[in-house]
Amino acid sequence: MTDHIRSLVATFGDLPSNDVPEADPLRNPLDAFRLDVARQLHSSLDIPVEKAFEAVSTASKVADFSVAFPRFKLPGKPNDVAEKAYRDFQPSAYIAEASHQGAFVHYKVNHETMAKLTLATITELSSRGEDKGDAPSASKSKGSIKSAYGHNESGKGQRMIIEFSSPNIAKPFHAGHLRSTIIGAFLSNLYEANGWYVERWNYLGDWGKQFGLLAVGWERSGDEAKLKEDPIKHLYDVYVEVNAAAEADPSLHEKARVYFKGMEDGDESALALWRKFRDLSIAKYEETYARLNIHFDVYSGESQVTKQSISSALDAVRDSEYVERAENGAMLIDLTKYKLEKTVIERADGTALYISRDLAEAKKRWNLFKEKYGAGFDKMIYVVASQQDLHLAQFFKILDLSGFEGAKALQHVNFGMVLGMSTRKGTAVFLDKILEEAQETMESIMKQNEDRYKLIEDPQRVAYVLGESGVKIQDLTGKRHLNYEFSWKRCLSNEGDTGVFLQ
Ligand SMILES: NC(=[NH2+])NCCC[C@H](N)C(=O)O
Repeated sequence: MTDHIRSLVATFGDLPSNDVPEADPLRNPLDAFRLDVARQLHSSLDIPVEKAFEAVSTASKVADFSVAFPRFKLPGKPNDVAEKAYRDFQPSAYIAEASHQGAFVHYKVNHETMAKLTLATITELSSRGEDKGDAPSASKSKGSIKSAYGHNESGKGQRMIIEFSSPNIAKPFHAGHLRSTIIGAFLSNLYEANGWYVERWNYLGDWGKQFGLLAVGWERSGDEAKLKEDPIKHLYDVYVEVNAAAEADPSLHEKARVYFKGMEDGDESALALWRKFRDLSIAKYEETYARLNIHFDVYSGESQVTKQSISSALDAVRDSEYVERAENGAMLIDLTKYKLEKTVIERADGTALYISRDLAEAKKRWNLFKEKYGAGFDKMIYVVASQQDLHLAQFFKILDLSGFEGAKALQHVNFGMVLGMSTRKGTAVFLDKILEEAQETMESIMKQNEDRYKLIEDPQRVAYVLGESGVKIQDLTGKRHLNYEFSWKRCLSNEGDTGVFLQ
């Protein structure tokens, strides 16, 4: 199978791969380059190849690889050892040059060899994966990488849920949702490429008093045609209108309360309207996610958490030593011992809260996996903005204190804020508008060179792909936990570490 790569590698020079069990140059081209460095260190300093291989770091800031010599604990000063390794270095088909700096030697790869080997490996492994039909788990999901290149089976047999994006119906899809979407999709692909079974869940903000208000607003300014055309935008407009109106006329809030009560009590006509809003919004979201090559396996949401499941989740902590009753009858849990403050988990009137829904939903997902696969998930990741750090830490802790078996499998992946993201025309952000704007702006940049523009076969498609990549890559470039300033210029520039440059 890999004969082709084997003989290609041989034309560049033999590698001591048998001495390093974890190196796999026939699947991972980078290993071939690290092995060459290891081979050279072995002959210069007589270090075992395996140890030398481990020391070749790919996290170098100044070159492709760096080796820190103090770690070998060889006789003599590390600087002198490094210098000897540097002096003995011979440029090869793999490593083009080396430089010496204190106790370090830095190495740069031969780009031609890197390109040849990488492309050959991709071709080889993908054709192999396809004709045996065994590209790990890629077949299952629409959006994932078809080739077996970059896949391994280290996570085989492990199952996870990853919850991400999770926008709120009738409110804008803000930059935080975009970031959650991008990071969540990235992590899903990564786990899948490592052999995990991954379910992508979207937990919509689709329940609560605001849906009562939305229904009141719908009576005032709802428009069927507009709803069909762009449900997310129209529901938002209706919501903004009714909120403003309710400022002046508080009786609208009372109406909203009554309406939502009807929904909670299962009044079918109230639910029918809500269901229509939800279904149309999901359909529109799916379209937009598809533009980003992202799909979800499950659209859950706050509405999908039943009253019974909430009360049984609360029953599990009711008698705990951490629980307190407020004067008005609300139930609180005191997590100050864990530096997680106190929080209300049940209102005085018994109605559910964001946190109690999360408690019940986590258990529901666990039980669902048990039913389907005979065991709960091995991991469940929540990709949610750092503003909700406390919330997530609280509900994880409550689940843990209540003896929930899955508590250890929960993980919060947080992220900093995206500042200043807006379309050029307005302030409210809609994901589809951002993507359209990325495409349009990209196309106008392309048009600046008319002769070249004419040569492109499908310029709109190209602008679309470049725009999308720009948005995604700008997001992934910054450190995850830091805030960053959204910039159209950086997003669509073809210089530096940008999506356009990458494409
Ligand atoms: N399980 C969760 N609480 N996930 C996060 C949901 C995010 C929420 N819909 C928001 O927009 O703020």
